[in-house]
Parts: sequence; structure tokens; C-alpha cells
Amino acid sequence: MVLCPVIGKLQHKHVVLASASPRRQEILSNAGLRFEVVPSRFKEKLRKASFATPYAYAMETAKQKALEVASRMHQKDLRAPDVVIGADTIVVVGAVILEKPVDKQDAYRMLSRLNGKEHSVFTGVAIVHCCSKDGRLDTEVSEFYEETTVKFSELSEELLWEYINSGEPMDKAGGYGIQAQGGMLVEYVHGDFLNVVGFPLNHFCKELARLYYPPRPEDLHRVRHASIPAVDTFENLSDMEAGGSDPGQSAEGGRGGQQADGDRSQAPGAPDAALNGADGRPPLPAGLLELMDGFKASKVLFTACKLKLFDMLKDQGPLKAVDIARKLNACAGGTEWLLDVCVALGLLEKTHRGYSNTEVATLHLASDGEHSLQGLAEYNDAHVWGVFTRLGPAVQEGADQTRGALGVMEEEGHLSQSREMTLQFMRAMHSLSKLTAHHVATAFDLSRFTSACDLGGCTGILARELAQEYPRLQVTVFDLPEVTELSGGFQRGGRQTERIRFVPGDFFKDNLPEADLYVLSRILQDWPDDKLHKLLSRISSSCKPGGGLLVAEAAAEEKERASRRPRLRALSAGQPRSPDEHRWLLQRHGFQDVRVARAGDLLHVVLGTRAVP
Ligand SMILES: O=c1[nH]cc([C@@H]2O[C@H](COP(=O)(O)OP(=O)(O)OP(=O)(O)O)[C@@H](O)[C@H]2O)c(=O)[nH]1
Repeated sequence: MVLCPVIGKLQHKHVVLASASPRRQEILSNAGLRFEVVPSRFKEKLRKASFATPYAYAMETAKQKALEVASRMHQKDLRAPDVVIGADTIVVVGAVILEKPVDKQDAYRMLSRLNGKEHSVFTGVAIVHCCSKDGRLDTEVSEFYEETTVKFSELSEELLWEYINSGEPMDKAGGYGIQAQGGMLVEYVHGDFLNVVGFPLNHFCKELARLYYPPRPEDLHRVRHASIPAVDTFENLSDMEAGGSDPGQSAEGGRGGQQADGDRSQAPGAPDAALNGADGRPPLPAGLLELMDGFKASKVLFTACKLKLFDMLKDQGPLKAVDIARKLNACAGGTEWLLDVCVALGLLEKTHRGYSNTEVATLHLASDGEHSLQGLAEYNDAHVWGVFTRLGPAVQEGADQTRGALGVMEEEGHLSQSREMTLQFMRAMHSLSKLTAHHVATAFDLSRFTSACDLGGCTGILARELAQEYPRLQVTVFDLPEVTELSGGFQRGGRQTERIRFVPGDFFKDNLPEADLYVLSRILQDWPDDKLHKLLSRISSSCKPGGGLLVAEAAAEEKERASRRPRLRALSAGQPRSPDEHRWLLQRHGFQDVRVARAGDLLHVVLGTRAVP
């Protein structure tokens, strides 16, 4: 059976899988693909440091594996197969790339690195189309990669060795097989499971769809496939190839209702498949209606946070509406409305005993939790909300476009306004940094540095994470005096606090504290080019040769730049820069060996070493 019709496109072609991996063979034959297996002899010895990203390395290795097989087969028979597929799977933890262990000790080293942590698994895939012309081999290569995040539980030495002695780790990237006993080591997986096993089947089908069903230019505005198009969509597209009816209509009505920009939410205009009337009336624009109401939902969330509703229910819930109203000193009717909307939004639960928080509300909306986003909600309500009400006039009148249509940084100008505003800003940054600090601190191995200075480090969340991760590191948080003065209120005790100090100052004016490593986390995006160059040049002058600069910014690879969150933020904070732009900025300011890594879902991190001037 061929469920995915695009696989059927390869049915009559001579397809070769250039891989000895039994897992890849199984995944592809389970999908209905018929192919010959010719393991590649390409030695996986490319210089990792010469690649900008780990996935670039995996894609190049996959390509070389496939090309080696294509040219060997061509040389032998003077005939090449039609298609050769190559793949390479790697595990990335911090800045380190792990492949297959060479022996048990190596497997132990790998598994110890992964123990208790999150890591990324990348599989690079190359699809090589071959053609022999006048005895010469012509190839056309399409390549892509898929990333999956995997977290290991905390595992005992005993368990690690037991697993290693089972023999399973030896032919597996990172030293574990998630599909077998290695699955027991894993706490969670985010992304495509088969990608971890060795072949991202879903992305492969999308890539085939892209190659075999390119949309006609006139259909581009209508057919937007982020997912593998539904079977009926393909059939219509095939009809189109054969000169059939207009596929655009049915493609829109099919299951492919996701946006091409990578956002998983339904496209605003995309119809709900079940409501797509056959009577010629337009389908209900459910996504659009949801967008129209989006601001109301935000305001409900902000109001409930401001009233400290989630704090009250965390400590005292479940409570009846009248009791909540009494405690809030609010009107009973109004309170009940608010509570019921919170239930509808998935923030509260309602039973015969009254209202209580959902798990997500207790975790992220109560003010004292480790993962609380209260500060962000409060800041968005008090400030960003107002900024966005000026969007219309700002678009018309054309504010300073370098900072986005609104011409203001969300964070700009408030620090000097009032102590309360500064605190609100700090609470928002504190909330956000808690989500990302660990990823930033561990994106690269920073153990060679003994002192770090986090410029604009605000409440010291990242400093704390750095100190925790690197026991030799002394960390300075350098921020404006009005910020450092208030930062004490955010500190928790702990041994690593002894290695953190707060120094007041302005990074545009004052001498920067001495350090081996300078850190800029979510700072560069807030400044226009002239200021940014000024700041980088000041850091470059203070940084000794061999010292480092670590920059963390909103993830902004091409596909992400187009997606919803960064786009909305860009309205008030300017367009995020891509990893390549950051690499170039660091190089321009005297940093070499610049490397880029992902830090969780939200950020990318760039690390450069100061060259001898
Ligand atoms: O959870 C799992 N993770 C990884 C694997 C298997 O690991 C290897 C990865 O190695 P590589 O990409 O170099 O592929 P090879 O096996 O050497 O085959 P090639 O001939 O294609 O180079 C891969 O086999 C994964 O399947 C796993 O099984 N589980």
C-alpha cells in the first residue's frame, strides 16, 4: 500500500538508499518505497569546525554519502540509478557533535554528556537525482535537515554501564537507540521521533512533494503546503499535471490548512474542513474570527493576572465565585463572567466545588513559581498593550522604521520613568529569561572561561545559570544603576550567588568590567545599527585576544522570521537578525571562529573568539 502518493512518484524509478542503517531501510520500506540498498563508502571525516552549524555538517555528510554511491554505480555500469538517498544522523549537546561511539568508553563519555540534559538530534538528508549523459554523470541534489529535541532522565552509572554492556549503543548516533532499550533513558521528545531513529520520513515526503508537485505560479497564492498535502489534494494536483481541473480550490479545502510559514496554528483564512460547504457558500473563516477576538483573550488573561486570581486559587482553590468576588473585593456578577471566560480559555477548571487553576496556570501564571510568566503578562498589559494601540497612526505617519512600524522598542525609555515601571520591565525580563537562560548557558561549552560579564544582565538570571553550569566562573552583571539597585529583590540564595556581582553602569558610556567572556543576551535586537556597532566596538576593545563574545538573540532563521511571534514582536522591536547576520557582525568587530547554535525553541546563540588585533 502506498499511503502517501508522493512515494508512488518514485515507484517506477530506480531508487537507491545509500545507507547501511537497518533503521533507515525499515522506515522507508514501511512507507511503501521500493529501493535497492547500496551502503556508502564515504568516510565520515568532514571537518566539523568548518561548518557554520551542526546541521550543515549533517547535510553535507548525507550528500557526500549519496554522491559516492551515485558515482560508484555510474562508474561500474556506466548507468546511474534515477535517485540516490543519503542520510546522516548526529546528536548535538551544547556545542559538541556526537556520532556513533567507537568503543564502550566512548559510548560512556557520550551517554554521560547526555545524562539529565536536553540535546538535539539532527538528520541531514540528501536526495540526489542522477542522469547519465554521454557517459558523464549529472546530478541534482536537494537537501534538508530535521531537528528533534530529546531529554534524558538523570541516570545512574550502573544503569549507563548496563545499557552499554547490552551492546545497543555501538551503531547509534549519540550512543543510544530510542526505538529500543534506549527509549527507557528518555524523558521526553519534541519533534519527529523517526528523525531520532535515523530518517525524518514526514519531512522527506514534504520534500518529495515540493520536488514533484511544484505549484504553478498562479496557484502560489492559494496552495500553501506546510504539511504533506492530503491524498485528495495530490490527486487533484496530478490531474493538473495531466491538464485536469483547477486544483487550487480543492487544495484549499483539503487538510493542508497550515500556514507555509511554519506556524502550527490554522491560517486565518483557512476553512475548517468539516464546514467546507458543498453548496458554493464560502466556508466559515474560523481562524479569522479567532484573530478578531485575540485581543479580548489577552485582556482577560492580563486582568486575571493583575487581580492575582491565579495566586489565590493556587493557595486556596477550589473556591466558589462568590467567595472569590469577596476576596477580590469585586462585583460577584463581573467576577463570575471573568472566571467563566478563564475556564473557556483553559486557564481555570470548574467543578461542583468551585474554580481552580489548570496546571498551566499554576505553573506559569501564579506569581511565585519558578516558571512564572506573571511579570511578562503584567508588562504587556501595562505597556505593550498601549504601544500597539498606536499601530494605525504609526503605519500611516511612518515612525522610525529601523525599530519596527511602531518606532519604539517595547523596553525603551521606561527605565528612567518610574521605579514601578523599571520594576515591571525587570519582572518581564526575569520571566522571559527564566525560560531561556539554561539553553543560552549550555548552547556551547564555556568551561574555558574563568570570568564573564553579562552586559544588560538585568536581574542576573543568566548569570546565575552560568555560575551554576561552570563552577570556576565568576560572573559580573553590568546594567544601569536604576536596574542594579533593584536587582536584589530578585535574588535567591545558593552557593553560586557568591560568584556573581552586580556592577552599575551604562554600556554605551562607562568602562566595561574586565572579563574573559562578554555576554549579550537579547540586547542587540533592541538597538538600531549605529548603536549596535558602537556597542560591539566597545566590547571588542575591552575583550582580550582569546576572550569570547556570546550573543543570544531571538531565533530568526528564514523560515522563522516569517512566523507569527517574531513578526508581531518586529512591529515594536524591529526585524530580528538572522544567525548569519550575527556571525558577520561579530567577524566585522574582530571576532573569529564564530559558531552558531540553537538555544531551545526561542533563541539562537553565537560565540566568537577575539582575534589578535
Ligand atoms: O535513537 C537512535 N539514534 C540513532 C540511530 C542510528 O544511528 C545511526 C546514525 O549513524 P549514521 O547517520 O552515520 O548512519 P549509519 O548507521 O552509519 O549508516 P550509513 O550507511 O547511512 O552511514 C543510524 O543508523 C541510525 O539509525 C538509531 O538507530 N536510534
